Amino acid sequence: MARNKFDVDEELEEGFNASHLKRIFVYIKPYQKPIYITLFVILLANIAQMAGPYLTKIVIDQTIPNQDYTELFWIAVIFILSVVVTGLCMRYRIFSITVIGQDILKDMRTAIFSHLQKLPFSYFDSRPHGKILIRVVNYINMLSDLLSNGLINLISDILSVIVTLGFMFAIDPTLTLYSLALVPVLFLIVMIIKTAQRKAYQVLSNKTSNMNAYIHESIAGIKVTQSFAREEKNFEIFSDVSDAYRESWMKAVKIQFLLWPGVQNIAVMTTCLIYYVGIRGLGVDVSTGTLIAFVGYVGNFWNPVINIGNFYNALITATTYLERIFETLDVEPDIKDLPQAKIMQPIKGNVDFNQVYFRYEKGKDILKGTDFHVEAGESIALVGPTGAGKTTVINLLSRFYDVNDGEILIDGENIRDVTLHSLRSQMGVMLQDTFIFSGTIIENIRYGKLDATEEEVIQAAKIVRAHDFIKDLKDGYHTEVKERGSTLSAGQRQLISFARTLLANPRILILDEATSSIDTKTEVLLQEGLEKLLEGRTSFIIAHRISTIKNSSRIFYIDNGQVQEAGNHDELMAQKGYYYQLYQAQFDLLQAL
Ligand SMILES: Nc1ncnc2c1ncn2[C@@H]1O[C@H](COP(=O)(O)OP(=O)(O)OP(=O)(O)O)[C@@H](O)[C@H]1O
Repeated sequence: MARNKFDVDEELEEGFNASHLKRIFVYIKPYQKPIYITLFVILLANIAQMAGPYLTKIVIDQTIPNQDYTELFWIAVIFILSVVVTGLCMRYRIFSITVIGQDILKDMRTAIFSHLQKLPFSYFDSRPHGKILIRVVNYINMLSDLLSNGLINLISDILSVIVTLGFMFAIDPTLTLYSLALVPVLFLIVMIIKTAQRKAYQVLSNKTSNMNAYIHESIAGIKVTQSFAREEKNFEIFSDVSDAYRESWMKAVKIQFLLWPGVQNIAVMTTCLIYYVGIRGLGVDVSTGTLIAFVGYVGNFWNPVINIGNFYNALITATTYLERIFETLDVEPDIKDLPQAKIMQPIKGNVDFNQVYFRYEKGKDILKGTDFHVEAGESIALVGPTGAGKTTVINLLSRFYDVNDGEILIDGENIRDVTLHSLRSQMGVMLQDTFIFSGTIIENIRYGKLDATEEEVIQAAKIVRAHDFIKDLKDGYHTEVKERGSTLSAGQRQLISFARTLLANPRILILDEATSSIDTKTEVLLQEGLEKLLEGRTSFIIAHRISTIKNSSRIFYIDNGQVQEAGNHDELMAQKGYYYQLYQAQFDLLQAL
């Protein structure tokens, strides 16, 4: 997957096609019943509305010349009734359309959100998160009008056109044909601007996405920005991104608004044509009542036609958002259960990496035939230079990525052959960038084991020595923390996520720089608690501090995509190889301080 940046337009893998429209119906289908009821109400409103011009015609051509006051009274009553029915129906229609539209949008939003939860790390690596966010929030909202008013209005407008035409044909078929004379001109206008409009909206959606990505990145990196006093430069970048958005917006709107005056003019021209035909009598002999009724009907006819034109316009615009939404929904999670995947049995903890090759990007192998065997219950420390591939090893073990070649076995079972859930639910992974969610501390610790009791939470916190600082907080375990834990120190955040990892009672524990921000005194206490807990469990620990890993059963020195040295601390020290040099370097540094 090609990487994308905030100022690079995303290329569409597959453009819009008719099947996208069909797919919208998947979301509409569950709401068939309320839609049919609404349509029936709309039909009722149309018929009631259409009665107006027809009653006017009767009054002018028949009731007034005959001076029939009883008929006039009843026509007035029917007229008032038709207005009341129309009003009530319209009210129902607005309410019901809004509810149906919002329900459909909610379903789409939920579908895209739950799909995103299943996508692998590689999907999130490949684009700015702001560009993902915009699909779930903004693009779905952009469909709001189309799905709430647009779709039902379309059907209602089509019904309205049919009912109006029915009334018109019933009164005078020839005059009706004159009224339709300019419809082809409308189609022509719509067709001409269609392609330009679609392209303009595709550009607009890209520029919106770029701007969103930059805002998202800027907020996430605000502390770095301010500490480097880079606000001005960022402002310049934002101005450029924002200008590009503004330009694309102006262009798209200019094209879109070409349609409206065109349609308005055609409607006026049709009314003129009706008067002209009526006065000149071009092949038709129309009474004054018919002429007045027709002018009313022409209004009733062109309003929905204009709406249909606008719907088409909105549809073209919406397609640019739909193609992005469906593109996201169509991303196949490449890390997923095989059809014949088995349930991973309770893990004992034997781990094998057999000639594992892996790369994040083509042509740049990170692991080049990594090969090792770990016995159940061993604690393994991974050391090596920055960027050597230590995190990559544990990412592969948790199957966040799949190996390109070779295999990884746990208790002799290839991890590709078991279900992700049964595998990951038995592993406790604490990643380098600890993440704290907004909510209370207890909710954060319980994140991976929702049914854990308060006692279990406290027990886990005690083992990692987090209990002492948590109990001193204002509301103890029920203290609210902000997203990313900005009200906590880095060490406190690590202790909370440590407790979260332990609470899940994993069979294999993976700690990536889990104690890097914790003071050495707390770390020593934490190690004591951990040692008991780790008895009989396999663990992988990545740490740069030698004191953290010294007591591991074995230490793997990883470099150049392979395990270069393996053994316990004493063995490796005696070997006087890479690990020895690393130890000496840290020792010398400490001496120098
Ligand atoms: N998501 C990614 N996409 C592309 N390349 C990546 C990705 N993650 C890591 N890399 C690259 O893979 C290599 C190994 O990274 P890894 O994080 O495994 O190193 P590490 O040994 O854990 O380093 P450190 O000690 O700094 O944490 C690095 O060169 C890094 O640039």
